[in-house]
Amino acid sequence: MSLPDSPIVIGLTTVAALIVATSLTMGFFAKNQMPVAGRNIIVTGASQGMGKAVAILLASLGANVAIVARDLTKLAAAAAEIQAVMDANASKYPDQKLAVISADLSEVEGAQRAVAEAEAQIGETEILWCCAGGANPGFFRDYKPADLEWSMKTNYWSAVYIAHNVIQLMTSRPPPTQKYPTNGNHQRKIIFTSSLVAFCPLVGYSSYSGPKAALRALTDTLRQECLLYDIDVHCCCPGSILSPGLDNENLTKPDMLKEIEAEDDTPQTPEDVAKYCLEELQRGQTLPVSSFLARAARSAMVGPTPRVGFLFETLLSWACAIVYIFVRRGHDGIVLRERKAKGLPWENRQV
Ligand SMILES: NC(=O)C1=CN([C@@H]2O[C@H](COP(=O)(O)OP(=O)(O)OC[C@H]3O[C@@H](n4cnc5c(N)ncnc54)[C@H](OP(=O)(O)O)[C@@H]3O)[C@@H](O)[C@H]2O)C=CC1
Ligand SMILES: CCCCCCCCCCCCCCCC(=O)[C@@H](N)CO
Repeated sequence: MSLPDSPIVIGLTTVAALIVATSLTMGFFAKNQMPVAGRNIIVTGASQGMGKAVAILLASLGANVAIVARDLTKLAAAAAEIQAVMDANASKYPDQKLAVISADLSEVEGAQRAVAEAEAQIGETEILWCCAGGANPGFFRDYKPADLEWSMKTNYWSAVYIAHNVIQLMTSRPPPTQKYPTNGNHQRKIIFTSSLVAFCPLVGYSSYSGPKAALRALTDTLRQECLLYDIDVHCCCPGSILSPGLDNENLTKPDMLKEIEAEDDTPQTPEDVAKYCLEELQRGQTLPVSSFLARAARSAMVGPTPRVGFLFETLLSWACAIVYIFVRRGHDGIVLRERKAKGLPWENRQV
């Protein structure tokens, strides 16, 4: 019996290959794909919430950071916190730089000026992490066109204009040297911030789910195109974040949406979201999440997007296909209960 024909050898080889493939995709042997010490990083929406937590985390790890938002007072307060972290680091990272930039990123000019000012102060951009965004929950029929436009500008254009500018600049410069020899490639990154909403329908987020899903779709396309330039593209998709933005949106949030969101009994601090998203980025995850719920929702929606941990993510997606039958019934039930209680709009003359 020749070797390749032996069922035992074939069996053992298959098992060994599966273990190696799983280990590789689980990231057991993977290098850190996002070292940040000494890197120049622009963080948008960094005056509060997740963006501020991201900027503080990156500063604590030795990055040069440019923070961007509109309101100068909030920016100054965030800058003081980040500077304190950099001062505490001074012996380890003596040359750390911080730039503070006020710009409206939903305008092309604001986005371009923000990048120019950031680069003048901290150097050529190596990583752009877009966190600026926000939700104005409500009902589609009740929004004014301007409300829908606000969400598109705040969530989509505020990320797309600046990413476009940064990619044009990155690709007009010589390819990066291997400044970080342990890291192989992965020198430059664009990171968007979407939401669990991009994976799962949630009544009340009709103005928000579109732009957030658009960012996620853009990430898939841009990730592929940016293979040309050796730039990595990612999109973070966290669940609820205990931020000033969440407090604010809760003021106008429909009760039905509050009820559904209460199922996520683990809303996270901005610090935890920043930490877990960075860990996923370091493993090379294209759509980083920060909680198990968001991970489950991602697994069910991921399609052709590359995933680290192929085996587990795929098994999880099968489980979710079943779980979703009940989750969707539950959520639709909450909406139908409201309809039963209030009647159709023309019956109670709401229009
Ligand atoms: N909070 C949550 O439950 C969740 C949030 N997300 C997403 O995560 C990101 C962070 O959320 P969160 O921590 O709640 O953020 P916050 O709403 O608390 O803060 C938003 C930040 O973005 C800035 N920003 C908003 N619009 C612009 C603009 N046009 N130009 C420049 N800066 C702008 C704000 O500053 P200023 O207003 O001064 O410009 C602020 O710094 C957002 O993209 C959000 O959609 C995802 C999942 C859940
Ligand atoms: C099998 C998978 C089941 C999934 C069930 C989902 C249950 C609901 C959880 C809702 C979490 C809210 C997400 C982000 C909200 C957001 O982005 C805004 N707050 C932005 O500010």
